[in-house]
Amino acid sequence: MTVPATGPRTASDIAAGAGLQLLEVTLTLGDGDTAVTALDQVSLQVAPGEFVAVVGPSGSGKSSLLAVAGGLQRPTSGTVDIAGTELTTLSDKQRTAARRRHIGFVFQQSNLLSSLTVKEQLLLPLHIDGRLDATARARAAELIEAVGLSHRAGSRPHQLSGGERQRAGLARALMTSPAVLLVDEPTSALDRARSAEAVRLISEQTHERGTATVMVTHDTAIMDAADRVYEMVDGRLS
Ligand SMILES: Nc1ncnc2c1ncn2[C@@H]1O[C@H](COP(=O)(O)OP(=O)(O)OP(=O)(O)O)[C@@H](O)[C@H]1O
Repeated sequence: MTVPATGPRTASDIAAGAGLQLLEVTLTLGDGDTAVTALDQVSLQVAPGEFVAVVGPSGSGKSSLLAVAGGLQRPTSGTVDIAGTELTTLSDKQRTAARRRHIGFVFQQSNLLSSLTVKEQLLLPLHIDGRLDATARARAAELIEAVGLSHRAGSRPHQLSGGERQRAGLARALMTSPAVLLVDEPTSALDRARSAEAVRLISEQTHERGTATVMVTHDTAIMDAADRVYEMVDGRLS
């Protein structure tokens, strides 16, 4: 497989604090009697090229962890550092810009737009930004090939299997060469063999492209593919 235009991240990126760092992050949701500590003093460091899995039951705080790590939600306390940028010090507008630049999300339901082909899904953000050039088209083709969907590049989501939709979602998330890749339960819509395949692909792409990847799941069977595995219970990571 070819190395992408941006290449894997280097030792100097790592020294510069690339990757993802959460330090003593607490997130309280709701207030008064109904307040819930969704994240309780969570610290987590993920280096470029490292694949971390977080396993926990429903309601343990996994989605909250991704929301905070991805700059979608501001923590109540603690810090979130992405590729050397401290998200909690940014304005909402700056945080959105940092998110678009540095973070790739792979959602549980692949969140593909029904009217667009696989290739168009990847190109849309660049089209909106007015940056749709030959380099972008070549990168989209390379990523579609990397996830094994070249023969489906012109297909729309309803023409794809669940596994193919997941792979299209992964390729789309990698389009911006994100420093951090956040993956929510990639296996829920898939059978065992396809789950293992989806996770293997995420692991492979993490190592090849140097993303700092966090995958949350309740499926303990897929943990073997991860470089490190944490357990989340009641908002605490161990
Ligand atoms: N907006 C909210 N207000 C109050 N409590 C909330 C809110 N959103 C989530 N919670 C609570 O925060 C805790 C963590 O929820 P979270 O969605 O992060 O868990 P999860 O591990 O992702 O669960 P699942 O696997 O079911 O998606 C749960 O107790 C949940 O009920």
